[in-house]
Amino acid sequence: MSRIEVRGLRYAYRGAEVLHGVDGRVDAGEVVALIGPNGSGKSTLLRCLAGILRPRRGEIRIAGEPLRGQRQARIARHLAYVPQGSEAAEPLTVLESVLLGLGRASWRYGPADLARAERVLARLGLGELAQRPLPELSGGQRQKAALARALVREAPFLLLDEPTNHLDMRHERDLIEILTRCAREQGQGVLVVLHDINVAVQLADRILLLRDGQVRADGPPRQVVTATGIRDAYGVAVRLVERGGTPFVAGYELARPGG
Ligand SMILES: Nc1ncnc2c1ncn2[C@@H]1O[C@H](COP(=O)(O)OP(=O)(O)OP(=O)(O)O)[C@@H](O)[C@H]1O
Repeated sequence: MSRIEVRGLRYAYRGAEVLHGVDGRVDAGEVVALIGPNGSGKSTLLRCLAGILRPRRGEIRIAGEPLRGQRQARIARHLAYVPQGSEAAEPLTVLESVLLGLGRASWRYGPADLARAERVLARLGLGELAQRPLPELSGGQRQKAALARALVREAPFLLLDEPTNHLDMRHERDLIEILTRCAREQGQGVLVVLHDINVAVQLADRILLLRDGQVRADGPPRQVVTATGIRDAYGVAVRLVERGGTPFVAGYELARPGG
């Protein structure tokens, strides 16, 4: 089966280790949410998987092949990576930016390329914005444009770092639906960094909880999202409610001044 597999991954920035032996996997056709407190190593893990950072130890395999030593162009055939803050506004139209996502060596695009880009834009509800320059878009629209640029590649795996950052509730819901379809209909494996646990439980087949550079939990949402698990990882006492077997965070306890 096509999957991304990680074993014993260690990564250090200038000698300071921030990933301390991470194990995990993402299978084709599943959505895995990567959650964890600020600074726990989520983005670092994604950058290692995307081949941008070279881990000091451990192994990453994509579809059985070790990632180490592979050229970026070859890695890009396996996966599309959308970094945090990648909605930065380049002087391109939305359509040009999406075409760029196809990774062609030149700016020559055929009718099939255009049709593919337009299909993705329509899927994301960006059709009307195709000719608009990126700098003129809102933060949320730019975020969706960055996603369109990744989706157009139709790579087997998608790595998305906080793609819901600027999205309002409707666009957040749309994103959940789009990524679910990527997994169910296109068979893509999706690894998505999220801060909102309620988005994670609605979207993910599995949740990987990282804390201090180590995997603290890996399993279906109902197994990972427990009051104890969240308190241990985030140091916050949460109230959970259950709907249809899925746990949702209903709020957290606040320290009351003088209370
Ligand atoms: N370029 C860098 N140089 C040095 N240290 C870094 C660098 N990038 C990240 N770090 C450190 O590595 C650790 C993990 O950071 P990382 O960005 O992977 O965490 P994260 O879980 O994605 O955080 P957040 O939720 O805040 O985005 C942090 O302690 C961070 O300060």
